[in-house]
Amino acid sequence: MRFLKGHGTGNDFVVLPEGTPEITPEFVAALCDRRRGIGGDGVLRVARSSLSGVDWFMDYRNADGSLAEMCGNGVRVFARYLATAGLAAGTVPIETRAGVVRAVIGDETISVDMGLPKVYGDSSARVGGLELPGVAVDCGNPHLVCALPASVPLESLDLHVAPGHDEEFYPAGVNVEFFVPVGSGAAADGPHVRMRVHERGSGETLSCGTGAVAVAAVALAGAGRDAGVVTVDVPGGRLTVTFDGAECHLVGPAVIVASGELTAELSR
Ligand SMILES: N[C@H](CCC[C@H](N)C(=O)O)C(=O)O
Repeated sequence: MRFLKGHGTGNDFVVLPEGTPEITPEFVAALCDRRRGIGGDGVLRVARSSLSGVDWFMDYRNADGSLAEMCGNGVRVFARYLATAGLAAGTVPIETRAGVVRAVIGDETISVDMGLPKVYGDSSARVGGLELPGVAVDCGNPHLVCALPASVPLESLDLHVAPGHDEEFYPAGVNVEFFVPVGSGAAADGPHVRMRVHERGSGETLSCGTGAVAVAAVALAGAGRDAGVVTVDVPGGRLTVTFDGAECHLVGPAVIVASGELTAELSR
């Protein structure tokens, strides 16, 4: 079975090209295992969409094999694969479990209209004995965004363990982001922030696209704005999230770094 490997700001994925049959959670977990498998934060299976006017469906799975509705870095890597395989160019609609998004494929970066994130309540995360207040944000998948107080350095958080969260409020689990301002936190066209993330189903990752959108929405509201450009620095690089009132676009790099063949050992 053929596979490719790609990443967007260090959020890495195993790509299974079109024609790959349905996959099981166990197979996904074996693929994502960083010692026994290929290694990845998730798997992107390229499937055909049944929607009119849409050719492709992104079958995204977290590293533990669980399903997630949307993956912002993943959909850029998915679009980059389509472009390198000669299956798409320019703007391509992609069906996801959270709806259809449009990716605009550039040489260096890819821009995706993510739909407007929805803030839907308050909750909190527990990390290393701290209870940190956060904001619930729906990006097609669930997020909890915590603005860290100045007394808690971003690097001090131990994210090897999943932050505690309100399991009644988040019955399907949650991606938890922690962010701080960069410098004054305000650039001319909008906030500049730095974040870390613990992802549902994958653990701490170097980047999370939907997480960056969720953090950007909270940072923009905190700046008293409903439109602007939010610069989000993640451990794996830099993402930009633009809001124009009606739309939200996630912009960032996406590269395919390798391709190969799985042996029978892993394809079991
Ligand atoms: N890394 C992905 C997020 C995956 C979200 C997944 N962990 C979930 O369960 O929702 C991104 O770039 O948006």
